[in-house]
Amino acid sequence: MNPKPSHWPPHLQYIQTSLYHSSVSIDTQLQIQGPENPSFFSRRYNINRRVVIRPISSPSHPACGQYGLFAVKKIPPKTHIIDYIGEIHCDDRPDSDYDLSLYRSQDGLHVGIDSSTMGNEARFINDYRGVKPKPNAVFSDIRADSGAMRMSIWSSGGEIKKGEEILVSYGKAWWHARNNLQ
Ligand SMILES: C[S@@+](CC[C@H](N)C(=O)[O-])C[C@H]1O[C@@H](n2cnc3c(N)ncnc32)[C@H](O)[C@@H]1O
Repeated sequence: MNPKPSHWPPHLQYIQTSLYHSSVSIDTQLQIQGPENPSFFSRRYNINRRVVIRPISSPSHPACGQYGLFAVKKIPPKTHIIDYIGEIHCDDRPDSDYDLSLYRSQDGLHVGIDSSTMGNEARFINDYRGVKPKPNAVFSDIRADSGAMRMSIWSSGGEIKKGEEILVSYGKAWWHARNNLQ
């Protein structure tokens, strides 16, 4: 069995590559993989040595009692930290707090990456609101050199210090949707 990152919760599946849900057609899979990469599944990620999952116990942290992702060592500005992987799907996941949009086609097809039940360390990245004045990392949806679509997380313009929590902005729309569900 593959080793899991420390503090990985036992009820979640730790995966090293994104998996396709049955709602993703073969045509869409090819669009996501890119024309020259028939082996999307072969891109495997090892445990990420730049970051560590830690339980959050500070009562002033809005995600106290949950987990967060922290830098193990200094991360320079504008540096790739980790790719966000999970279940790639085309069905609606309105109740998932772990669902990112990967791709939207002109004819309305929506492809997401959901890590609510399976994923890697990136699923533990919290939003900066209530923690720090601004995020120190950003999401970036790019096509890798292989042609495959990826959702990556990069450090922003400043260095992330050893021990600092990695924090992104989920965006106003994410918080708006979540607050409207409550
Ligand atoms: C993608 S998960 C982040 C990882 C999560 N803390 C965990 O342990 O699984 C998103 C969830 O984390 C929590 N969260 C993240 N950032 C937050 C913030 N700034 N304020 C309050 N809750 C936050 C919310 O419960 C949200 O639904």
